[in-house]
Amino acid sequence: MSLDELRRRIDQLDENIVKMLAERLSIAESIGHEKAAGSTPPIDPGRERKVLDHAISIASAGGMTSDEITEIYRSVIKLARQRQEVSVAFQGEAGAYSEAAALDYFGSRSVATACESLEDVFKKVENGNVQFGMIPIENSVEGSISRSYDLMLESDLMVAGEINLRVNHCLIGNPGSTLDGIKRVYSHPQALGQTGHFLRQLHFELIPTSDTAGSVKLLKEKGIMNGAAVASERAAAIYGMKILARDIMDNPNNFTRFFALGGHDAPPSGDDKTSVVFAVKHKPGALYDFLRILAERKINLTKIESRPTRKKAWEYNFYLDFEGHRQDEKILFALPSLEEHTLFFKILGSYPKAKSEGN
Ligand SMILES: O=C(O)C(=O)C[C@]1(C(=O)O)C=C[C@@H](O)C=C1
Repeated sequence: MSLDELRRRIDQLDENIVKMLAERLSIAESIGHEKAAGSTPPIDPGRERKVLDHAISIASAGGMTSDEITEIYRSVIKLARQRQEVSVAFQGEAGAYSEAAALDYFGSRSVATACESLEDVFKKVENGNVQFGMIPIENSVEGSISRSYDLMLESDLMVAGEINLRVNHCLIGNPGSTLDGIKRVYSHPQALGQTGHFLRQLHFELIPTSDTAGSVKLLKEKGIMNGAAVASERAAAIYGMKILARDIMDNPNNFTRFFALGGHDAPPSGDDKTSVVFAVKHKPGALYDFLRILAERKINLTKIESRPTRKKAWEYNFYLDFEGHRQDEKILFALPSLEEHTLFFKILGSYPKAKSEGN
């Protein structure tokens, strides 16, 4: 076949592919309406796994690799998710990193509601005002967000998903301001911490606030010309502000991990994690005994974190993430023995592992 003929063939195929993709997306939209009517969670990782496996099995017969079809289907499913409207609450103002995480995870069609505090995010989901809450859990440079952990302990909400987001901080000021004229910098303490080197070099006075994008909004509303905020490029665009410096993080590999919280956790997807919180008896080897069960059963621990119980001084709760779903046989059989070694034990949820270290 000549080049022209081959290209004509591609054009014909594309016509069919596009028509079929459009039809597939519109079916996903109808499924979204059905789910909303029945209060079913929009994202179904188990079904997504089956869809992908099905596509892989057909593709290999047609001479396509599993990697090739997986790349295409990840995009198709992501777009299908975006056709299904989800309501999600986040802490901060429009332009916050949590909002970006929510839109990335649930799709740009989802309705993201800004909340003043993390407590409000929990309340909105608990009261049924929104389907999900997107909360930051830990940052790869500054560590855990302790308030999120403390709130999860008290709440009945469950972890239904996780997403890692690359954090690219900018220094943002009012239009007309210059870097030389900046005296004070406003932002969330985590963001000030992640850009400490840059900020100290320029001898700015640091003003901690409750969120990054809210600081940009404050500068705008008050017309502050000698102040700047550490926030995302998106926050600068939303409020029509000027970027004075880009990529000001101490460590360019700056990621934040977020949890999507809902009324229940996610069904098994085949590649999951489980988060639990527990306390052990005050006796030698108590934590070791607990961890030994995981080691013996070859359950891979991905994170451990301790927080004061705040009931008694120097007593701690442990937060643990491990690979596997609580319904997977290996985990299901380990749970009673794990629980036996604790004073209290709570499953925060099982959810599909984030697809990447950060987007
Ligand atoms: O089957 C569904 O429940 C759908 O919503 C469709 C679909 C898909 O595109 O295949 C999209 C999102 C869900 O997470 C699972 C699958």
